[in-house]
Amino acid sequence: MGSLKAHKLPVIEFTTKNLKPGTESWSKSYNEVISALEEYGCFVALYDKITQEIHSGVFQAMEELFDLPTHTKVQNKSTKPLYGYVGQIPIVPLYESMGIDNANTLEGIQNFTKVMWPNGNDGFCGNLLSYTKLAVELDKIVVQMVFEGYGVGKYYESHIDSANYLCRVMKYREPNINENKMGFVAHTDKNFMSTIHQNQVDGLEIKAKDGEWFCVRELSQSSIVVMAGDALMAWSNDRIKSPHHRVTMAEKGARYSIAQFSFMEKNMVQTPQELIDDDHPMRYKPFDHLKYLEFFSRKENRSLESAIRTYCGV
Ligand SMILES: O=C(O)CCC(=O)C(=O)O
Ligand SMILES: [Fe+2]
Repeated sequence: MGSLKAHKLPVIEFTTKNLKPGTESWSKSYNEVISALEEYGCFVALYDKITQEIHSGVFQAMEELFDLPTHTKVQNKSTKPLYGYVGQIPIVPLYESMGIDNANTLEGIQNFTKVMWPNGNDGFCGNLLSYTKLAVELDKIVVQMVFEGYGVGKYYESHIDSANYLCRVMKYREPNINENKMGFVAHTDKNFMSTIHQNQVDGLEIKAKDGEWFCVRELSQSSIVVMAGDALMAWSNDRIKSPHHRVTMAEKGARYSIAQFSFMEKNMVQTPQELIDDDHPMRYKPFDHLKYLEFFSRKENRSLESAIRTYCGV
């Protein structure tokens, strides 16, 4: 009987030791990052700056937030497509989430907090911000490694200058007996890169290249799953594929997770010339990232096999 490969996401350490651009350990890390992204579209980063205190603080803040009445939570709205409250949806009854634009800045968090707690909530702001700032920091390090690893580091600054971060805080309640365990449907992320951090309840599942689904386990309090979105897939000219993933609630207790998604809001997303050659002909036209999100947000485009290929594939 043929045995299936047991999949496990690569774990890559990000500590003060290996984070100096130009050093040998930096280039060793970017090679690991690129091979993990090319193999799975994601990996587990062990980021030692996420301490036990930061980890507990962020999930304590999220419990307080989700305990607010629904009529308050639905006030989380945005002019940008898919940036606001999501919940009470019959096909994903376990799932509820809110979007916080610019959550890695005090102003972004305060704008959101004012809507949820008109008299303010400094504890919530502080707890969330200590996590979101670090996750964005990690996102930028990984993006720099990807750019340098592909030999196009010269585009990194303008890329980062164009980036905006949407944070989504999520709660998946435990299913009742006999209720379906599906927490969130299979999808690819529409942004450039995502960072995902969870409480102690596992549930994130990834589809490997061979079609097998596997659950991401053994995450520590300093673990962040770093995942490629459709925009990175297009930018890399399909070297990196945005992985299909979903959430299944097979464990006891509620799962809380916090994700940050980077969107290129100033410049068009464009594959560097250096990544286009005879072996890798151009596969995607340059595109406006928020317009792509708007395209995906329309009902008729929600179930496309690959929204990004339909939108700007060559
Ligand atoms: O909760 C998670 O771990 C994943 C959430 C997710 O895939 C998303 O929000 O795009
Ligand atoms: Fe996702």
